[in-house]
Amino acid sequence: GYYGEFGGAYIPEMLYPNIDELRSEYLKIIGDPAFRTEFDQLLKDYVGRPTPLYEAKRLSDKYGAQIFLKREDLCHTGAHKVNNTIGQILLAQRLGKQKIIAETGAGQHGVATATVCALMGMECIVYMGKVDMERQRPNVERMKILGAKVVPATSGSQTLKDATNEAMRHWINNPSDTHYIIGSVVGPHPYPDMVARFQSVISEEMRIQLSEKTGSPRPDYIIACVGGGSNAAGAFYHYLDEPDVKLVAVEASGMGVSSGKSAATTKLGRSGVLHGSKTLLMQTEDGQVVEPYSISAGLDYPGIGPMHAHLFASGRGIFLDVTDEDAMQAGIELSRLEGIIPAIETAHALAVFDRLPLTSSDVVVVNLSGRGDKDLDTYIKWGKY
Ligand SMILES: CC/C=C(/N=C/c1c(COP(=O)(O)O)cnc(C)c1O)C(=O)O
Repeated sequence: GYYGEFGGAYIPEMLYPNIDELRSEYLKIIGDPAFRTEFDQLLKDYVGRPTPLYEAKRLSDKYGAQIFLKREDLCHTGAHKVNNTIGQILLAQRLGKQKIIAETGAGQHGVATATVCALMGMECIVYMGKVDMERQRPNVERMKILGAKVVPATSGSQTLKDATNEAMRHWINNPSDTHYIIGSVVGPHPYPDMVARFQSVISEEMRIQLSEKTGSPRPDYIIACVGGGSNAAGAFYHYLDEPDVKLVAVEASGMGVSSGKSAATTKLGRSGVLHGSKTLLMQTEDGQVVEPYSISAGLDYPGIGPMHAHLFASGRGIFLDVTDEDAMQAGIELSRLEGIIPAIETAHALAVFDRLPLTSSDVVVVNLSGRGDKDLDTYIKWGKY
């Protein structure tokens, strides 16, 4: 379970039985034809896949390239997160688990988890930082309407990292009947690989759609925002070994990389262990986690998935970072040019076109990870529109 020097499973001994069971079972379960049939059927009939690959003509005209948007915002629940929660709830059933826990920051993963728990009639507890509960209020209420219990995480910065800590603590105390649905390509092996595999349906569809629309399955650039990195992992997955396809990962620099209020992990972080995985994380001299900051809850995370730490360290990925201000401007620009209000996380990926050497023949795919409904309060507070 390694990506170069990154990955692995650095976990408390009490979690070992659960992680060991997952590690030894997950590939068998995911590879079982009956699992595949049920997974594909739910993605089609319940999530609404395949999601469109939409050619954004006015955005393309503005930036002088052929820009396509992979519409994960049109998945049921409004973001890519449900691709992963469908996979993990089917897996949890096959492991005989009755209860589900999850962490959430933007609330999209929390809603996606509450959704599949309602679908399957399973108990659902979601841990969410108190700060995030305020800035993603609509998703808190959606989780409750869907029947989940939302537990405020009040430790640390009361954001995603703290929700993850508290969900892990719950799991340690309830190992046998509970499955922890981690919402990104983070955590101990096999989670980063498992989540990437579930999200890889994104690039599986992209290959087919690009062939139909451009005559080639390969774009010149794929751009995706990165919090833990699951939407990027899904968009990059079937192109990792195609060096002609440039993989652009966009992190949140918040108030600026050197402002002290940032979440640009590949710039500010260094190697360490976070949430059970060896990766890059923002830490003090003595290895304590540095509080991150981003206007977007889903990117407000001091770490990054080990896959992306490796893409960064190996030079395979192009890692850019975008401030709050530039992200918000890009969100408004997409709304005005294409009539799509994106999630603020997604808006970060839409703010880098003029930082790439694009030519008119370049084919660019932006992974539109989520819709902006959950962020209306933040757009309103920001107000520059
Ligand atoms: C799992 C914690 C992250 C959450 N969301 C992250 C997120 C992200 C960043 O997460 P990754 O794709 O895993 O990097 C991008 N786009 C949208 C719409 C998001 O909601 C959440 O709780 O909903």
